[in-house]
Amino acid sequence: MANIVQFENVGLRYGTGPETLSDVSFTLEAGAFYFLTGTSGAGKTSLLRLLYLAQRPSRGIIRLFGEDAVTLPRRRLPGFRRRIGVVFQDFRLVSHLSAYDNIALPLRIAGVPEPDIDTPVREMLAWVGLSDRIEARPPTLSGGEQQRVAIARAVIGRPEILVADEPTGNVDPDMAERLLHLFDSLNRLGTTLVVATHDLHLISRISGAKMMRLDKGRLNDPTGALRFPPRRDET
Ligand SMILES: Nc1ncnc2c1ncn2[C@@H]1O[C@H](COP(=O)(O)OP(=O)(O)OP(=O)(O)O)[C@@H](O)[C@H]1O
Repeated sequence: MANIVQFENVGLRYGTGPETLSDVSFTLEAGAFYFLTGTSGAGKTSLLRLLYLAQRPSRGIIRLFGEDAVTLPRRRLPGFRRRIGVVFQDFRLVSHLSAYDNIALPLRIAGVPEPDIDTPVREMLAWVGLSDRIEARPPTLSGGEQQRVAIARAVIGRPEILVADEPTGNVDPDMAERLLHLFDSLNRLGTTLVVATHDLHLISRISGAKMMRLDKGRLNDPTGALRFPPRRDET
């Protein structure tokens, strides 16, 4: 399968401080499932922000979908970002909008006509098990329910890559299992998954997933295995 993401000697420095990420090089294969681990402050969120184009690197090469993402003209950013769904660590739901309207938001922003929005939003709500909470606003939802709205919002535009930052950080083990099941089912449909987590149990539950470990801003990849991850059916 083709490489969907390529980082080459990427460095990231905030302001005049030391480098947060140094010489980060890896490739991600389309359709694979990756976990990103590392201690707190190792740079996981920073790496994900580079990946979903919220941040430009200080140096190095980033190629996304076969194109140079670092020099991408500003006008092309929205089109690229639509191909990447993001589940943020803190959900970032719009608190005055219902679950339904939060999930519909990406389609509305993309200019999808209103009659074409209802069916996919209801399908998403059913998929994440929230059909009975359509009108609920985020502050009235539990952490796990908010997380599921955030996942539905991230995937409703059928992104090629789904990035999730500590998606199980605020939920109990049963909910973590359920969220993982959603990610796994998406991956089986062909979406490339990149999930940052501290949860080693979670990692062990996805057979064939690849692990990337950050240590003080450097990617620990002594075997080079990340460059050639086996396909799911080879593991
Ligand atoms: N916007 C910023 N400005 C300055 N420094 C930052 C910024 N964002 C992150 N950092 C610093 O970069 C380092 C890595 O942070 P990052 O959030 O990427 O780590 P992390 O591995 O995701 O941590 P955690 O597991 O605690 O979420 C930290 O030292 C952090 O203080």
